[in-house]
Amino acid sequence: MQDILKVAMPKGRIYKQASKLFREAGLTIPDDIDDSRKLIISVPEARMEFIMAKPVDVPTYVEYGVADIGVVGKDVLMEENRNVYELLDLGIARCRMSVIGLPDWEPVLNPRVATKYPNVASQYFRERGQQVEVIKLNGSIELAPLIGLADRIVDMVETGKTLEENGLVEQEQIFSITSRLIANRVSYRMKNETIQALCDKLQILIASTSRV
Ligand SMILES: Nc1ncnc2c1ncn2[C@@H]1O[C@H](COP(=O)(O)OP(=O)(O)OP(=O)(O)O)[C@@H](O)[C@H]1O
Ligand SMILES: O=P(O)(O)OC[C@H]1O[C@H](OP(=O)(O)OP(=O)(O)O)[C@H](O)[C@@H]1O
Repeated sequence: MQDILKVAMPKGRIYKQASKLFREAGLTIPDDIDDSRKLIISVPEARMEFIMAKPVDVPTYVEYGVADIGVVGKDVLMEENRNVYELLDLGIARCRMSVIGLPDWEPVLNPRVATKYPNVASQYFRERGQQVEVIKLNGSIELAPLIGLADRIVDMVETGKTLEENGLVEQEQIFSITSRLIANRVSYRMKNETIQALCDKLQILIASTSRV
C-alpha cells in the first residue's frame, strides 16, 4: 500500500505553476482545487494531501514534518534556512534577487537597506565588508527608496516592470531564483519510495521541457 504524501503547496503566484507541473507529471490534482478556499485538500486517488500554505511558511511545515514535502522559492529557502532536504529544482517561478536603488544613488556611510529578506541582505553586505542598517518590510519594497525610508533595497526582479514604473534600477544581482521541491528529513527516509517516484516523474518532465 502506497503512503499518503502530505504536500505543502504555496498559495499565491507559485501555486498555479506548481499544480500545472504536478498534473503534467501525471498526478491527479482536480482543477477545482485551484480556486478553492479550502486549506487542506485531500486527493485520495493520487494518495496525496495538499496543505495550502503561505509561501514563507512552507519550509516550517516541512521541517516540523506536518508536511512530507513542499514547493518553495529559493529566496524563501535562503532566508529561512530550515533543516530540510532540497530535492529538485522545479524550474518554475523564475526571477532573481537583486540590490536596487535610484539611478542617482551614491554610496553613503552605513546606508539603510529595506527588504523582505533581512538574513539574505545582511549576509550579502557582510560578505562584502559593507556595514548597512537592514529594515524589514513585508511588501511594496520599492516604495522605500522613493519615499526616503532606505537608500537601497534587496528584492526580487522578474520582468523589471515594477522597477521601470517606479524609476528604479537594478544595481547588483545576488542570485537567481526558481522554486524547489523540499522534503522533511524523516519523511524522506520513511516514505522514500513514494517521494522518489514523484521526484523521478518530475525530473523526467523537467528535463524534457528544459525548465532548469
Ligand atoms: N515577480 C515574481 N516573479 C516570479 N516569481 C516570483 C516573483 N515574486 C515572487 N516570486 C516567487 O514566488 C514566491 C511566492 O511569491 P508570492 O508573491 O506568491 O509570495 P508572498 O508575497 O510571500 O505571498 P503572499 O502574497 O501570500 O504574502 C516567492 O517566494 C518567489 O520565489
Ligand atoms: O520584475 P517584476 O515582474 O515587476 O516583479 C517584481 C515584483 O514582484 C514581487 O512583488 P509582489 O508582486 O510579490 O508584491 P509585493 O510588493 O507585495 O511583494 C517583487 O517583490 C517585485 O516587487
